[in-house]
Amino acid sequence: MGEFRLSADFAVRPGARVAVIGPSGSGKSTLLSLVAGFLMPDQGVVAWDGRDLGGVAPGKRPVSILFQDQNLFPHLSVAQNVGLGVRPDLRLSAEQTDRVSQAIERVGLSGMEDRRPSALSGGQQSRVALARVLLRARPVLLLDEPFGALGPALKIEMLNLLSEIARESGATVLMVTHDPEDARFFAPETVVVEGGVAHAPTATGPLLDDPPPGLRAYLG
Ligand SMILES: Nc1ncnc2c1ncn2[C@@H]1O[C@H](COP(=O)(O)OP(=O)(O)OP(=O)(O)O)[C@@H](O)[C@H]1O
Repeated sequence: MGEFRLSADFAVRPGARVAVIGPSGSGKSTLLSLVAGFLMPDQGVVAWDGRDLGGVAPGKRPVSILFQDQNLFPHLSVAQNVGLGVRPDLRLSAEQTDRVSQAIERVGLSGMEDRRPSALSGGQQSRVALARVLLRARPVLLLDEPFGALGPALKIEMLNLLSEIARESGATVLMVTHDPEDARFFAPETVVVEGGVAHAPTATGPLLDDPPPGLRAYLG
């Protein structure tokens, strides 16, 4: 079995919104896993705010993660799933319970607090996941094809909501996507992962208008 290697040497500005694009198997999820701490680099460091995160466990990193499956717990209500963003044991104070309600209202799910995820549409489930991310309030938000299962109109709606939440919280966002239009819509900058390299972020519009050969082949 061949060994997969990925190299990366770049910095992202705090508050930046960055798309991560590249062919299947190129290492996009690997890049996110390195930032999240699920994988450790063989060489070099992953740093945030000047601090090497090498010794910091995933749960203690300044990072929230949203995957396509949204990580919702089927046996918990909307309010409980969102509450996990505040306290994993769900022992919430009155003030914390208020914050959960506010986050649910912010993503447009008021009145659905007691429903289970299975009683929600795909878009509504995405909203629950976003509300939880909102409450976690970590400075870095990693998204791996978060809205890949949604139709085009719904996806734009969720990207808009994500943009607003990122702007309000000042979060730095890295979003893996297979859809170049997502990158154009959401992210002023894009990281291309290709040929074993995660390239430094460049301006999304010009990149997609005139892609380098490796990316051109992928975009078709
Ligand atoms: N657990 C693993 N063990 C061994 N190899 C792995 C493992 N996970 C991923 N890989 C390999 O690492 C490489 C990069 O995978 P990665 O998931 O980062 O790609 P990706 O760009 O996110 O792909 P996709 O767009 O298909 O999700 C691939 O060649 C993959 O086969």
